[in-house]
Amino acid sequence: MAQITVAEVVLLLKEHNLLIESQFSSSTHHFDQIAYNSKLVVDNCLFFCKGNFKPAYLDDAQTHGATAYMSEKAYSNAKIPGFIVKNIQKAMSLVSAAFFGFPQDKLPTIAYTGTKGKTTSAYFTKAILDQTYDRKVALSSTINTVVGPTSKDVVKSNLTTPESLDLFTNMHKAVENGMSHLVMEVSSQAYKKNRVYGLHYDVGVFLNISPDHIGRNEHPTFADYLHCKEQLLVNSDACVFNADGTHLTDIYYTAKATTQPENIYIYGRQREGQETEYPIDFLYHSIEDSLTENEIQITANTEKAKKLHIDGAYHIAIPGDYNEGNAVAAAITSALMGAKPSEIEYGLSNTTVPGRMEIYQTKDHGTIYVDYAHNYGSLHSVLDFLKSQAPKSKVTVITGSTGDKGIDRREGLGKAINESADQAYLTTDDPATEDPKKIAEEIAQHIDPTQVATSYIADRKQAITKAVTESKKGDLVVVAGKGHDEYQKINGKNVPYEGDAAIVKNLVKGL
Ligand SMILES: CC(=O)N[C@H]1[C@@H](OP(=O)(O)OP(=O)(O)OC[C@H]2O[C@@H](n3ccc(=O)[nH]c3=O)[C@H](O)[C@@H]2O)O[C@H](CO)[C@@H](O)[C@@H]1O[C@H](C)C(=O)N[C@@H](C)C(=O)N[C@H](CCC(=O)O)C(=O)O
Ligand SMILES: Nc1ncnc2c1ncn2[C@@H]1O[C@H](COP(=O)(O)OP(=O)(O)OP(=O)(O)O)[C@@H](O)[C@H]1O
Repeated sequence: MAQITVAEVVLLLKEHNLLIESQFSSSTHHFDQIAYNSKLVVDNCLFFCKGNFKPAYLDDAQTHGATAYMSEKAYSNAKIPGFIVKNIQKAMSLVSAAFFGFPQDKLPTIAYTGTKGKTTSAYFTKAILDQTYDRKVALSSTINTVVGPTSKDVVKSNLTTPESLDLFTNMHKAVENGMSHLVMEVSSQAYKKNRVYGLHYDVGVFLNISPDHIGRNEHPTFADYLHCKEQLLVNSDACVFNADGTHLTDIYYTAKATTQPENIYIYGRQREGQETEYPIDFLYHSIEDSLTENEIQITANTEKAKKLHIDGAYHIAIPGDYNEGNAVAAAITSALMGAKPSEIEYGLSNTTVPGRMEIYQTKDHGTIYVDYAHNYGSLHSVLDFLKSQAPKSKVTVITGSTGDKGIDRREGLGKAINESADQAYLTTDDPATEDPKKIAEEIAQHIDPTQVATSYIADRKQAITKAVTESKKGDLVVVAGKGHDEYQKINGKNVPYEGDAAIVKNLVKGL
C-alpha cells in the first residue's frame, strides 16, 4: 500500500533544497493519501496547495480529513501542520513519486516531446511494443491514458502530460496491473509547471520544434518554449532526435551535456548530396507515398545504428510524409526497448490514431480527411503533402482556432490556407471566452480572397456538411483542428460536440 512518513517527506525536501519549514512534531506519522484537490481528500491525507489556490480549499480539505498541508506559504486558517516549501510543484512531484514507491523504477519509459507528432509516435510505439511485450505497454497521451491490459484500464486524458500526482498515480496503477513499459508524451508545459520534476526516462525523443504555445498562460518566448522541451533530453538515458528539424545545434549539445554520444541516435530523411554537422545514424526514404498510406526504407548509417538491426522496408497505415519521420522515431525507440523488425512492421502497418489523417472516401464526392492540424506547422505539412500527391485536386479546408490561447495560430492557419488551399470555411474551434467570428476574421486577414474563396459559418457541423456535400469527385476536403475532440471549450465549459469524425462518417454514408 502506498504511504509516506513525515521523516521521508522532510528528508526528500531537504535533499532537494526545497524545505523552508516543517511544522510537524512527530516524524513517524505517516500519510495514507495525497491530494491537490480538496474534493478528493480522504482521511489522513497530505494536501498540496498550488496554482490559483483559495484558502477556502484548505478549509474544505481539513473538513474531509487532511492531516497536513504543503504550500509555498503558511495559511492562517490552517488547523493542521504545514510543510512550507520553496516550490510547490517540484515538491509535489518528488513527494508523489516517493509516496507511490518510485514506480518509474519498475516501468521503463519512452518519452516523446516535439511541437508535432507526439501522439502519433506514441501510438506507433505502443502498438509495436504491445507485440513485443504481450499487450503490457502503458500509455500517457493527449487522447487516452492506458494503465492496464483491459478496456476498463483506458480513460480519456485531460492534458497531454498530467499533473505530477496524477502521473505517478497512473504509473503506480500500471505497475500494479503488471504493465512492463510506459510510452508517454511530455509537453513543454509539463516542464514549465514541473509536472515531471525528478522523472527520468529510459529513452527521450525530440521530434521537432516550431513556434507554438507562445503567449499568455503558456511560454513568454520561443527560447523559453525550446528550453522547456529540451529538458526531456537532459532527463533521458538515451536520446533520439530528428536531423530534419530546426535548432539542431542547440538540441544536440543539450543531449550531449548529459548523455554519451554512443547513446544519442539521430535520424533523418535521405537526401542527395547530404552533408550534416552530426553523424546521422538512421536514414530513411519513401518507397511509396500515397494519399492513403506510406512505405519507407530505413537504413542504418553508423556502427551504433547497425546494432539495432532495423534495416528494412516498413508499411505505415497513416498517410502524410511527415508521419514517416514519426514512424522512424517509433521504430528506433522500440528497437532500443527490444522490439524486432517484424513487430515494428506490425505496429506501423496496423496503427491509426483517432483524429490524425482519418480518411473517408465517397463514391461521387471528394475524399475527406479529419486531422488535428491546428497551427501553421501542422496544417502546412498536411496541405503540402496533399498538394504534392494530387496537384490538380481542389483542396477545401474547414477550420477555426482556439480562443484565449495560441493567438499566433490564427496567422499561421491563414498563411497555410493561403499557400495551399483553394477554398476555406472558417468556423468554431474551442472559442473559450472569445467570439469565434472575430477569431475567423483574424485568420481571414492572412488569406487572399481573390486566390482562396473564404467564408464563415459559425456552426461547425453546418460548415463541414456544406464543404463535404458540395465537394466533387477528385476534390480533397480537410476538416482540421479538432481531431478526436468531442467537445467545444466555451466560457470555461466543455460543451458536448458530436465530433468531426462522427459528422463526416454519417455524411459520407449517403454520398
Ligand atoms: C496554467 C496551468 O498550467 N494550469 C494547470 C494547473 O492549474 P492550477 O494549478 O492553477 O489549478 P486551478 O484549477 O486554478 O486550481 C488551483 C488548485 O486548487 C485546487 N482546488 C480547486 C477547487 C476546489 O474546490 N478545491 C481545490 O482544492 C485545484 O485542484 C488546484 O490544485 O493545474 C491543473 C491540474 O492540477 C491543470 O489542469 C491546469 O491546466 C490547464 C487547465 C491547461 O489547460 N493547461 C494547458 C496550457 C496545458 O498544460 N497544456 C499542455 C499541452 C500544451 C503543450 O504542448 O505545451 C498539456 O500538457 O496538456
Ligand atoms: N512530424 C510532424 N511534423 C509536422 N506535422 C505533424 C507531424 N506529425 C503530425 N503532424 C500534424 O500534427 C497533427 C497532430 O499530430 P499529433 O497529435 O501526433 O501531434 P502532437 O505533438 O501530439 O500534437 P499536440 O501537441 O497538438 O497535441 C497531425 O494531425 C498532423 O496534422
